[in-house]
Formats: sequence, C-alpha cells, structure tokens
Amino acid sequence: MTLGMGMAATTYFIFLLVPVLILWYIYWRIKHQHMIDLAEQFPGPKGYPLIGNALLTVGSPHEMFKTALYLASEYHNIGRAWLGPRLVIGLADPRDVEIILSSHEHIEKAVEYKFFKPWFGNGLLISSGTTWKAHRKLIAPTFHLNILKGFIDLFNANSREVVKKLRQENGKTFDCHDHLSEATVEILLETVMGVSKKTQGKSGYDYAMAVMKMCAILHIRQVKIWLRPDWIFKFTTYQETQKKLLAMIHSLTEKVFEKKRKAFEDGIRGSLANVPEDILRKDVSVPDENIIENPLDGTMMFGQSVGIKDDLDGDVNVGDKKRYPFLETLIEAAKSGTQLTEEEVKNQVSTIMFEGHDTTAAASSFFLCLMGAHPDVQEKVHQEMYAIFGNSDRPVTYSDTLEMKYLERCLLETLRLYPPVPLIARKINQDVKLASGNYTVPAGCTVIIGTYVLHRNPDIYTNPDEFNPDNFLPERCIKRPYYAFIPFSAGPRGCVGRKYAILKLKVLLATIMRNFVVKSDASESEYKLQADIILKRQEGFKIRLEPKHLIS
Ligand code: HEM
Repeated sequence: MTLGMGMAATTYFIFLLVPVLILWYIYWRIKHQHMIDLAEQFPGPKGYPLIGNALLTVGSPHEMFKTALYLASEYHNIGRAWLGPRLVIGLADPRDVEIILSSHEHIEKAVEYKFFKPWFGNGLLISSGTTWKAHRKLIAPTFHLNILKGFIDLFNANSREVVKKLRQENGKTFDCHDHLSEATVEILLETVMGVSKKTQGKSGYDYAMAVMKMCAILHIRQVKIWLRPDWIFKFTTYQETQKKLLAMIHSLTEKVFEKKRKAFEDGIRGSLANVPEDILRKDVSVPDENIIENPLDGTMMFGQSVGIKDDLDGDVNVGDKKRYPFLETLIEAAKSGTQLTEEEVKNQVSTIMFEGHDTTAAASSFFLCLMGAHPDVQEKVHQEMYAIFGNSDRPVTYSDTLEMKYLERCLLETLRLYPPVPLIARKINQDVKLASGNYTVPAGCTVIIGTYVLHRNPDIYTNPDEFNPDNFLPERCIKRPYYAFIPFSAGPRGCVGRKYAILKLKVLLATIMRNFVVKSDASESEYKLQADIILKRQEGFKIRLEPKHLIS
C-alpha cells in the first residue's frame, strides 16, 4: 500500500516536471533567440535539448583533454559547444585572440572563475571592474624589473637548495614536479612575500599539494555542470574536502600577512629570509640597474612579443618613490586605508601564492622532461652554461641571465608546447565581430582561448608538435603574429608575474643544468596530458638525474 502510494507520488511528480521543463525550455529559447541565432553560425558538435553538449565533459581529465583536442582539429580553431544553457565559443586563431585579449572591454573573467571566490575573494585573477583596475595599478609596479633584480640572491640560494635535494635522487627515477613545486612555493614566500620560508611551519610541499587538490575540485566543478549549483555541491564529499584544504591554504596566508605586517610596523624593510654569505651581493640597493633589458634581441621580452606592451613594460614611473616589493606595498596601502583593506591584502596573497607557484612548477617540470627527451638540445644548453660559467660554481647574476639565449629559447619552446595555463576564459558582454571569418560572438557567452591549440597551429609553426627551440630565433619570432604565442596571456589582463617567472626560471633551471644531466625514458608522444586548471602530465614528471662532470 505504502509502496503503491510512493510510486504514485513519483509518477505524479514526473508528470508535473516534464511540462515545467518543456515550458522553461521554450521560455529560455525565446529569451536567448539572438544568442542561439549567432551561435548557429559557428561550427560545433550536435547537442541534445537541455543538456546541449555536456556529455563531452564526461571522463577522466586526460580523456577530456583528448576530446578538446579532437574538437579543435575537427572544427579548425573555431567552434561552439553548449554546456546546458551556457554557450561556450572556443577560439584559437591569433587574429580573433587579439580582438579579445587586447581589448579593454572584454576583461571580465568568465563565470567559471567564480568557484575560486572562496579561495581568492576579490584577488587580482578573478576580480573585475574598478576593484580590478585599482588593484592592478597598485600591484603591477611591484613586479617592475628593478625590484625583481633585487631577488636574484634569493633565487640563487633557493636554487642551490633544490640541487641539494635533487642530489638525493641520484640515479633514481622520480617525479621532479614534487621538488619543483616545493621550491617555487618557498621562493615566492622569500621574494614577493618577503618572509622566511620557515614562516609556514611546514614544507612548501604540503602547501603545494593542498593547492593541487583544490585545483582538481575547482576544475571538476567547472566542467561537470551538474556540480555547479552550490545547493548540489554542498551535498557532495568535495565540499568537505574543499573546506579542509582552504583552511590549510588560508592559514599560510594568515601567517605570512601577520609576520610581514609586524615587521613592517617595526620598520623592517626587505625580505626576512637569510641569504648565505657566499651568495650575498654586497650592494643590493642598485642591483645591475644599468643593464638593458633586451634578452632576445628585441623580439621577445620576458616571454611576450615586443609588439605587445603592457603595464610591466617600459619605464613604470617609480621615480623617487619608495620601491617596495609586492607585500610591503600592499601593507603600506592598507595602512592608508584608501586603496584596499587588510582582507583584500590577504586575498591578493592567496592569489599570488597560487598563480605564482603551480604555473612555474609545471613550466620547470616540463622543461626538465624535455631536456631528458632531447639529449641533443640538452647538450647545447650544457655548452651554453659552460660558455657563461666555465667550471665555476659562482651564483648567477642578472647579466648572466641575459647571456642565456639558448636556454631561454628552450624555455619559450617549452611554454609553447606545454603552456601551463592551457585555457583562458572571458565573459563577453557585447556582441563581438571576429576577424577570421564571418562570425559574431554573442553577448552573454563564454569565450575560451585555447592556448595549447593556438601554439600548435600548423599555419604558424612548421612541424608544430616538434620541440624545436629555434622557433624562437629572433628572425622567426618577428615573422609571427604577436598573438600566436601567449603563454602569459596578453593585453590589459596579461600575467602580472611574467617577468618574475622568466627571471626565476632562468636562475633555477640554469643552476639545475649546471649540476646535472637529465635522462628520461619517455618520449613526448607518451605524455598523457590532463585537462586541468594548470597543464600536467597525468603519469607525473618522471626523470632521472646524473651528476654533471664539469668540463676541464
Ligand atoms: C610560467 C609561469 C606563469 C604562467 C605561464 C602564467 C600564466 C598566466 C596567464 C595565462 C594568466 C591569465 C589568466 C586568465 O586570464 O585567466 C595569468 C594571470 C596572472 N598571473 Fe600568471 N603565469 C605565470 C607565473 C606567474 C607568477 C610567477 C605570478 C606572481 C608571482 C603570476 C601572477 C598572475 C596574476 C596575479 C594574474 C592575474 C592578472 C590579472 O588578471 O590582472 N603569474 N598568468
């Protein structure tokens, strides 16, 4: 009897639900007719009513990555998909990419970034409007090259510590990403945050792991549309895990902020980290200031084409003003209370700790794997290191980094083939006419720029899947469209840590390459890449290291 009543109630409910869904669907179509019409112009897979192409997001991160690549090749750099009621337009033609990224109109992040909010609050990566503008204006000068040059000692000291740890792996096959993510967390703490890495009480590795797990949860929410609504998410185990991870991540933010605030109030300026005597340059107040920043003969400036200028380029007018690194500047601004609050400073700390570590950890891990997979290229890097340093184990100087032309080409080629941020997404608030064909992106949709696909466009790069550092010879760079290589994004919302990342990676990778020969059993075709917020190898970044015998 009870079972019969239960079944009747369920049948009744379904009878009611079906017409409600049909009515809602009709209403939704009428309301979004303009968007639907414009979407029809774009090629794309056939979808189902209500769910659209949401089934494409089923599968493991590696399977999703393969699906995305299949769609990109099928629809040749332009296409659309419906994730339920959300229209997503994928672009990978440099002409279209330029229209979106160079604009001051299309700077709002896509709704998919909102899942970062409990982590970053209104931090720079996800904020918008006047808050973003004001904070960007405050933060960009703290990544000015003259401030970054002052970090060279700390880059050296931490790179040497990485080498010490790597020596313990001698001859074994191991995942280099573990060591590199620990190191990048610690370097960030000691440079832009200006505190000792001991501040956190644990190793950078624990923090890095918590960040990786958080990213996995956020990514699941971005692609599995049924997990998007908060009222569903909170019934999943992900919610509980997210809470614990955020508690761990935010406790580091809190400690860093308190430590630095106290030091600032006590009148202490500069990093609280110790630099060993043998690395310390005597006069860090004028660190290599007169050296001209022009590392790739004027065709590529710290990972960006010279034709693209942003607020990190040229002479940011710091003049006589105090030049404080990132966290000191923000603490000072919070004290005046006009530009941002203490809570907002903490949001920026969380943002930079994420953006600044996982990206560079992925870039350096891919770099080492590629060295192992291409011994002929590695040999040339070793020769360059010998030409610069000979048999000396002296620390790297800023002018040395300008001499590392071949290593730089290898690094840029790594970022081309394996861009740590493989997708960039924007919310489009007004119709946008594209340049590559007769397409108009409708207002209200999400545009996804597929950096990974863009960087492997056969119309731009001959043998696009081949690792060839000569792709970054000045004469080749100059012939390419500016927006054909954008590992750091570009335009007003380009990466604020671009110059920091390139400088740090050069010191770190040069120090590793001076000490080791990298071996790898896996060829590139065996890499299982996974769709994630940051690009990774699903099987880990496995390499072996052999000590480098200095040439005599
Ligand atoms: C190889 C290393 C790096 C790569 C490939 C990279 C890439 C990117 C990309 C593609 C964006 C745009 C993201 C989007 O629009 O969704 C971005 C933004 C950003 N990056 Fe990086 N990044 C790197 C290192 C860093 C470092 C070291 C820092 C800080 C220390 C940093 C801080 C930021 C911030 C704060 C933003 C947001 C900027 C804004 O919206 O105004 N990044 N990065």
